[in-house]
Amino acid sequence: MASPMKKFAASEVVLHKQKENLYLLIHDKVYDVSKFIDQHPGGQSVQLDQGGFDATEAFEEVGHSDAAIEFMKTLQIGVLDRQPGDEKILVSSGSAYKNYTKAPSNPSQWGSLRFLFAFVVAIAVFAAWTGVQR
Ligand code: HEM
Repeated sequence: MASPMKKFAASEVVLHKQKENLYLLIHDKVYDVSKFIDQHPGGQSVQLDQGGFDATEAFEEVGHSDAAIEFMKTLQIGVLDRQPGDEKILVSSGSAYKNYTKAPSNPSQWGSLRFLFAFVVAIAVFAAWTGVQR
């Protein structure tokens, strides 16, 4: 049987919010991501933003793959020993990760780029056409 996981007080978890000493709290499980943060496909800042907070909502909203969820088991170092009033310590960190844009595959970005491209082509065609008329 697996050995019981270490129990962390919320007040201890929130102390680990520096890049080289970063704990993430997701679904009341504690993950040490200090060695992983440089390789995180979503970047460092979104994880750093969650240091000292409950990262559950952010993690879920981004929508991680089964592979990511399987991998994160290897980073778990313990569980949160929840006590009344912990919510006050682990207040939500806001929504910096919501500004994350998936570079070229973001459809809304391509939408506006396509519009710009069509606009430039239209001007070029118009300029060529008025040139032919002279
Ligand atoms: C132990 C915790 C975490 C692990 C192991 C992890 C792992 C991963 C992996 C493997 C990916 C690649 C895509 C996938 O397979 O889903 C990813 C993408 C991403 N992650 Fe995390 N992640 C963690 C926590 C977080 C947290 C707390 C945030 C905060 C919002 C976050 C934000 C993102 C973002 C924005 C992406 C990029 C999504 C995309 O471009 O499709 N991750 N993460």
